[in-house]
Amino acid sequence: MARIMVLGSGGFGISLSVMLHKYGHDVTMWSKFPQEIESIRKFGENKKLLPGVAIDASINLTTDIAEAETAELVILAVPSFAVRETAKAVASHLAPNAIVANVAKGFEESTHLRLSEVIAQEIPTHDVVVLSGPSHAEEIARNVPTTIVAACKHRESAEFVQDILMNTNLRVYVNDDMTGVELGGALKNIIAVCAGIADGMELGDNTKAALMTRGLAEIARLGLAMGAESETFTGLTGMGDLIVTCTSMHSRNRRCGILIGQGIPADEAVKRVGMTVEGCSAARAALALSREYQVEMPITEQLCAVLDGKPVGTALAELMGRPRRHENEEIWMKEQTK
Ligand SMILES: NC(=O)c1ccc[n+]([C@@H]2O[C@H](COP(=O)([O-])OP(=O)(O)OC[C@H]3O[C@@H](n4cnc5c(N)ncnc54)[C@H](O)[C@@H]3O)[C@@H](O)[C@H]2O)c1
Ligand SMILES: O=P(O)(O)OC[C@H](O)CO
Repeated sequence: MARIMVLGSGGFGISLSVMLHKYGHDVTMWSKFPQEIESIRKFGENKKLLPGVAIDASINLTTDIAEAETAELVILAVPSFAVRETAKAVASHLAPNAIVANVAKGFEESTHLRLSEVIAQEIPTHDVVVLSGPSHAEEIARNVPTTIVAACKHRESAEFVQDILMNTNLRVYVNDDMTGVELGGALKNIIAVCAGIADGMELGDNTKAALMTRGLAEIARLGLAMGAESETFTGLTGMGDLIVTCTSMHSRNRRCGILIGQGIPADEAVKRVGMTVEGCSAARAALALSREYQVEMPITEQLCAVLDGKPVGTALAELMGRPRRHENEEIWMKEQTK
C-alpha cells in the first residue's frame, strides 16, 4: 500500500483516485477550489467533471496542499495551464524521496515547454514521471482494461510508479523517451480536434483515417526533430492515444472539434464542452515549435487558422490542395543525397 496525493479533482484525478483506492492505496485528493471539494463531499461525485463515478468517503479530500508531505507519490492531474502553479505550490511540501508524476497532456503555452520541463524547473529536487497513453477517465473509473506508459529518464522512478499503478485492469509499461511520450500525448489532442471537425462536417471514414495517419506523420516529424525516438510514436503514447482520442465518444478534444465542424466558433465550442480541452492551446504551441524546428505541420497549421476564424471548408480545401509530395518525403530526400 502506498500513500498517494492526487492534485486535481476533475475527471482524471478522480478516476485515478478511485482506482488506486480500490486497490488498497491510501489516497488523498486535493483541489485548489473549496467549492469543488464541498460539492464532492455533498454529492459523493464530481457532478460536472465526472458524473456517475462514486467517490468513496474514505478517500481523503483536501484543499491543503501541505498534506502532500506524507505522500510517496504525488500525481499532478490539472490542466496544462495550471501545471506550473501547482508544481510551485507543492514543491516545498514534498517528502525528500517522493516521486512526482504528471498526467496532463499539453505544453506550457507561453514557453512551449514540455510539462515535465516545467515541473523540473519548479521542483528540481525530485524525479518527474510522465504518465500517458490511451486512457479515458470514464473507462479507468469503470475498470476497463487499459494500458499506459510511465516515462522517466531514471528507470527506477518509472518502475516505482509502474509498481503502484499496475493492477488486473491497468497494465503499465515503462519508457525512457520522455520527449516522445510527452509529445505524443500533447500533439494527438490537436489531431483529435481535427478528427472531431471532420465528424462535425459529416465527412467520411476515409477523411478520418487520412487525418489520423497524416497527423501521426506530423507528430513524428516534430518529435524526431526534438530528439524523440521514432518507435515511441507507433506505441501506446503515440498511435495508441491518437486512435482512442480521435474515435472515442469520451474525448473532450473530439467533442470540441465536432462542435467546430458544425459551425460553432472555437471559443464557444470549448466553453460548451465545459471540461479541459487541451488541443486548441497545444496547436498554437506546436505551430511555434514547428517553426522553431523547421518542420512542416500542415494539419496543425490549418487548425490554428480555424481557431482564428478560417472556415473549416476552406481549411480542408487547402489541405487537399497542398503541392504533391512523396508519402515519406524526408526519407526520400535523404536517399537522393546519398
Ligand atoms: N480526462 C481524461 O480522460 C484524461 C486522461 C488522460 C489525461 N488527461 C489529462 O489530464 C489533465 C486534466 O484533465 P481532466 O480531464 O482531469 O480535466 P478536468 O477539467 O476534468 O479537471 C481539471 C481539474 O483541474 C483543476 N484546476 C483547474 N484550474 C486549476 C488551477 N488553476 N490550479 C489548480 N487546479 C486547477 C480543476 O479544479 C479540476 O479539478 C489534462 O491535461 C488532460 O489532457 C485527461
Ligand atoms: O478527453 P480527451 O480528448 O482530453 O482525451 C483524454 C485522454 O488523453 C485519452 O487518452
